[in-house]
Amino acid sequence: MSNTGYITEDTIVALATSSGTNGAIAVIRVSGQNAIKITNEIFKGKNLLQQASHTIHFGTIRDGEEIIDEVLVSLFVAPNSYTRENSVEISTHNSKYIIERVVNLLIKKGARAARPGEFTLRAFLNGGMDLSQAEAVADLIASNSAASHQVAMQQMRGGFSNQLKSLREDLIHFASLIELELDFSEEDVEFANRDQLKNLINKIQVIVQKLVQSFEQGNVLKNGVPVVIAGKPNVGKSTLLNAFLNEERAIVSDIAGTTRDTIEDEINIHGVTFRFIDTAGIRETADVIEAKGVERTREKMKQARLIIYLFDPTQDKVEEVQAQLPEIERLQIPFVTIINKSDLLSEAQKEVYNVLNPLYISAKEQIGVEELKDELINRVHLGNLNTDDVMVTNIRHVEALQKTADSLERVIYGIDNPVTSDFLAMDIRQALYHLGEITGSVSTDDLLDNIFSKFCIGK
Ligand SMILES: Nc1nc2c(c(=O)[nH]1)N(C=O)[C@@H](CNc1ccc(C(=O)N[C@@H](CCC(=O)O)C(=O)O)cc1)CN2
Ligand SMILES: Nc1nc2c(ncn2[C@@H]2O[C@H](COP(=O)(O)OP(=O)(O)OP(=O)(O)O)[C@@H](O)[C@H]2O)c(=O)[nH]1
Repeated sequence: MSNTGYITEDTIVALATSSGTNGAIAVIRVSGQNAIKITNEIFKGKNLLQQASHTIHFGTIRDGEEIIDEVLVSLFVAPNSYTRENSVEISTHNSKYIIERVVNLLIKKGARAARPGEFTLRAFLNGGMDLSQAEAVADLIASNSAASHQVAMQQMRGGFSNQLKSLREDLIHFASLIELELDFSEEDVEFANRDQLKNLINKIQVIVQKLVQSFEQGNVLKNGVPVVIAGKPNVGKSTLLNAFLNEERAIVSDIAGTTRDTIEDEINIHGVTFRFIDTAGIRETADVIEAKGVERTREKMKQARLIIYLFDPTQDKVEEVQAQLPEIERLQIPFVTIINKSDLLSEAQKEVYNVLNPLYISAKEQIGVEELKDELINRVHLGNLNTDDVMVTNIRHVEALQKTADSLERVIYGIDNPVTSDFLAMDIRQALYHLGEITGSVSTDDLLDNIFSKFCIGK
């Protein structure tokens, strides 16, 4: 429960901008007690130790007499910085050589290389933000659609934390009243009004449940809607995927430190990311009716929130399509029935398939693809995103919320049954503990390591 593993007296340095070759300017970030002092030792210009916070200064970085670069230095004096520590940003010309020289100079003068996420970790440890806000910073960097951007921004701005904070405060109030009763246990007094406590807990339960329920949608918004394109060999699955991808390739970031491990094919439809689950396994055993392939296919498909099921009318007559439907229905995942290769059908031939109520498309000729996209959006029931709605997007947070709910349930049970105050107090403390896990008022080094090691260096 301590953060003793972290030495925050160190002054840390890292390149904050992308290390690629593009871009004219690079920003080197320095943070810690001695950030300004150390920078001042290699900077020739105004004396940085005498300048006000949030000022910018022109000068040169020197190694002895040698000029390494002409730079701009931005000053942030503690506690008025991102990390809440003294911070400096040195804007150099974007040359690998210059960056290396400047960083090495700073290290020679006493700074050390920052670990991934260490600047944001410090912002958290120094009270600049809570843990869920710090996690949102990583989500924001990884965001690649209007929806994922919006939920991350909302969480970074503290919407989620604010709700929890006031809940915790109310609960703490009751916990202390009940603990007070323990001191007077001889006298059989009740400082904590049980009806009021029950009311409060019911109120909290409603909010906690709403947050838990928001995860399904929040997760989809953050990570994209998992979709499988399925169907027999040669129905046109790859062609359809390409038709999607060619048009609206999602902005896919593979910046190290984003929370995502693998990048899959993604498309952005009306601001929502659809993530196509790799169906390589399904392709091999494409016929879901085929007994051998069914289990594997099912496993793979279970990850999907939506299945786009393609039929090829030149392969399958309407009866054959109908015969396949029960197997898909058995998966209990919403699916869209698609008759592909409609360019090969006459109007009369099409009509035969109307009983299936399908969407007719031609992946190859890009006919009906827009309508399919609209259908996908309708099917995932995202509704209109409300910026004010707090949304949980993090599995760690849902788990903590569920544990909170369990503890609160025990408190209610304790009020309604002859349970002594000390047990009641314990369950309330337990609920407080789990709420605290989310905001980081309760945290372990392992948890922090786990969260921040996924960030990029320089963040
Ligand atoms: N150059 C640069 N750009 C950046 C950051 C940064 O640290 N440096 N950020 C982060 O990585 C983000 C912005 N976040 C920041 C948050 C607070 C403060 C800051 O100086 N806060 C002071 C002063 C506030 C004020 O003047 O109103 C404070 O809160 O006291 C700076 C950046 C995105 N862009
Ligand atoms: N006429 C026509 N041909 C199409 C259409 N869509 C796909 N095809 C053709 O159908 C063949 C198979 O398409 P693919 O996209 O490779 O089919 P698939 O389902 O991915 O096939 P597998 O990877 O073997 O499972 C190709 O020759 C495509 O050009 C379409 O809408 N109209």
